[in-house]
Amino acid sequence: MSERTEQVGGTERSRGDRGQDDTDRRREGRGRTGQFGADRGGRAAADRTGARGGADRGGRFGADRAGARGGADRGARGGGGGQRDRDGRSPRAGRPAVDLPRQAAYEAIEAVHRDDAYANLVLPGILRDRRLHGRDAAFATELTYGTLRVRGTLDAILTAAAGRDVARIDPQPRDALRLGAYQLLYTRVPAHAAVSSTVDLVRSVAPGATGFANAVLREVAGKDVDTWLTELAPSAETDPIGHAALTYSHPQWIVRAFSEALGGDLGETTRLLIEDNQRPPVHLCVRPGRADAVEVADEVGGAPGAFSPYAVYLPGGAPGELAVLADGRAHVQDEGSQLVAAALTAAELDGTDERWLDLCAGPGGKAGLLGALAAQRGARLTAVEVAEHRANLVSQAVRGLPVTVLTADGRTVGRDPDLPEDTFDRVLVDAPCTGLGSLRRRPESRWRRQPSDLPALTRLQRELLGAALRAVRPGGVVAYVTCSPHVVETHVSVTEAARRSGVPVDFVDARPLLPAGMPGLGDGPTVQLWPHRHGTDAMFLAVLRRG
Ligand SMILES: C[S@@+](CC[C@H](N)C(=O)[O-])C[C@H]1O[C@@H](n2cnc3c(N)ncnc32)[C@H](O)[C@@H]1O
Repeated sequence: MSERTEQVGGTERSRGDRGQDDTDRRREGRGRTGQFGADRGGRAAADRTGARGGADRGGRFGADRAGARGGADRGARGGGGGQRDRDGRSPRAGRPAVDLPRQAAYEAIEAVHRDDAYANLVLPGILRDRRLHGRDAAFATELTYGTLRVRGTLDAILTAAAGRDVARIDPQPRDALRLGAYQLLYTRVPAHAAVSSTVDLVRSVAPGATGFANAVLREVAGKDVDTWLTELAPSAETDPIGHAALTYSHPQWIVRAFSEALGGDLGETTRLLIEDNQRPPVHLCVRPGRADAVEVADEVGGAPGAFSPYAVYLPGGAPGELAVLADGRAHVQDEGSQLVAAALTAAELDGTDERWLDLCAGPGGKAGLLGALAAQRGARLTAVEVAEHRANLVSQAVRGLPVTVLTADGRTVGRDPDLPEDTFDRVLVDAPCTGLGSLRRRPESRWRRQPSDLPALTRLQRELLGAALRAVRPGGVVAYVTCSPHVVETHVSVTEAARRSGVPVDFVDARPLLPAGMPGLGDGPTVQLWPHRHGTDAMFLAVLRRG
């Protein structure tokens, strides 16, 4: 039975999905306590690790003892007040000080690993709580994102340096070690500062592990990252996937999937992996009918996008409190997402062009653009989202636009009176997927996703596309979109869903639906965008016309 929507206090809400909401709330850091250094359940376990670690390491490296003493000295000398500067401070006795940016980064990394939080959602709250701005906020962000992105490589190096599998180190010292190793290997932070600040951090979260941490970090600092990789990475000749995976810090199954989607071209796969490790620029989508991208680019000191007529590239990393966002002239959205949403509206139609449907709308980025285009063309969009709190985000995103938001399961087409069959002129299925196409933006996701996620996701993708093919009228068009280039989620899902639908459909060549002159779009009829080719997320687009 379909999950019908009901009006609660003027907001559309649905029954069900409370469990998912709770999980999402945790991941987004809502309700996060944000305590740092306060007693947590892990303290005793971390102490045990520290004792074990200290004993393991103490006898093996001469430097360990000096390092451990150094840490203890700092602790004993500390009597000064409050926080000190980033790289040289002495803590108050019995309560080691850790500089705020590193503290914030540690807290975010810990939340990601302990609570399954999303770094991009949890970090802003931590920065706010700690009143970090400007360079300190940028440093905390770089440490958080960088450490999470290259976690696989850091773990391999830490395993070698510690002489034990990193999985056997307790979570708190392990995250602190990752943060310290990242600074040592991937930043220009001086080694002594990276080591001492990390030891201070470990003393704060797992006091018994300071000697162990000190010893491991000194071992890590003994070689640069290239030397470590030469020692640890499999040979590029005999195991190119394993080599690329360790060198560019991606799980092997993802490297394999990218390579397959790129036709087995390992050179291009490598360029993609390198791009995935960069911090992407923030893109704005300037809403058609409300403002012009060139004018907004001037206003925000950015640049108009290379491809989407609505895109503006922001300078710097964060949109902050831009007027253009606050007053609804634009929203934050990757240029690739803009292109695939706009492509749906560019396909030619015979007959009516009034009823548009977005079957997977939350949090509302594409619905915002489609709603603005619908307003210009006298059409109306129905935006469907199954998760209640994401449907509320859609409602906020489409305020003032001709959009009806339904909290419902998109698969209920034909059973839900608001989602009739054979009706809509244009339908978007922006399907739930692994998100492998936006690893740049979600630094932790490459380590969280598993191949075992694929069967449930692809089943859902096929069911949603099947529902879209029932919802569209004969002659109407359906755009199937994923933010993943994995062929199982793209070509296989589309062809399977089309085959099983029982509805006559033809592929429309999607390339002419994108701006003229866009390079690297392949042979059609589907389109795969790429970070390293187009500077966008790796969005996949297939357009189907119902016969
Ligand atoms: C890739 S996201 C969509 C992103 C969105 N189009 C945008 O541009 O902001 C997929 C969305 O589909 C929703 N979803 C998952 N299963 C669904 C279902 N059966 N019916 C409707 N929405 C569903 C998810 O909650 C998620 O919000």
